[in-house]
Amino acid sequence: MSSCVRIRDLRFRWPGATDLLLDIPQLDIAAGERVMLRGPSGSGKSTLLSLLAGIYAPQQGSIELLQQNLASLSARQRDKLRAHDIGFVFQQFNLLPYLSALDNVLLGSQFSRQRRQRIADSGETLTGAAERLLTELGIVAAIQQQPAHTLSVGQQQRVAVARALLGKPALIIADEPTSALDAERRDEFLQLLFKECEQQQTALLFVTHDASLASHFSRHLELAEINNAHQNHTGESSNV
Ligand SMILES: Nc1ncnc2c1ncn2[C@@H]1O[C@H](COP(=O)(O)OP(=O)(O)OP(=O)(O)O)[C@@H](O)[C@H]1O
Repeated sequence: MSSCVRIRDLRFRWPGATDLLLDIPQLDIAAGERVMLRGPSGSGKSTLLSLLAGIYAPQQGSIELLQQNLASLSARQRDKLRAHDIGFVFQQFNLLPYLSALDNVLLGSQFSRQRRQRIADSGETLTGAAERLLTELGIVAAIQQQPAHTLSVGQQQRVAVARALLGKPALIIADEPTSALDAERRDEFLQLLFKECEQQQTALLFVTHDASLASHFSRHLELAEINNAHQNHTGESSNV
């Protein structure tokens, strides 16, 4: 199976910090794989995601996304790769409150010609693809037209997922997107997210504090187990 993410000998410290935050000899995510990454608060999960997205650069080591070494790309090329091939779903869904749910999803493809091209290649229109994703995620037509700020948290979360998925990026990075949901709605949401990722062969890197989610994933990583950097917090291991 082809590689989506390949990290080798990554070392990162924040400017001014004395200690390394991350020292990761190896991390691979294959195309279409579903990986959960867990670690305590402050252990460096969000930092790792920012490195993967090419927002920061490690002091040592290599990060490849779709066989492209981020360090060998210009800032502009990294921005493009991110826009084309990574969809983000954050804890705060970053929807524009007065735009409709549908327009929020369409925004996801505005900055990427490749995403628009992939939709065209699959024989759909941009709006048609956005409407289909929203419908599959349980956002019916009437709600698709409502401004995002009038939607429930669970609905906003699904809109954020549709926006991330539109145009078939290779990787979805999800950072604690289920923290506001109760267990039942969380499981239902995960099943929808998995189904959509599987349909379009999108890999998923899902960051959470919640060890009980591990059984849903094809692979479960503890940051402390892949990170050799000395950590001050306890980094208690998973109890699953
Ligand atoms: N922009 C920054 N500049 C300097 N230090 C930072 C910056 N962002 C994060 N850090 C530090 O890096 C460490 C890891 O932070 P990070 O946000 O990656 O952890 P996390 O595992 O995602 O935590 P949480 O689960 O609480 O979101 C923390 O000690 C934090 O203070």
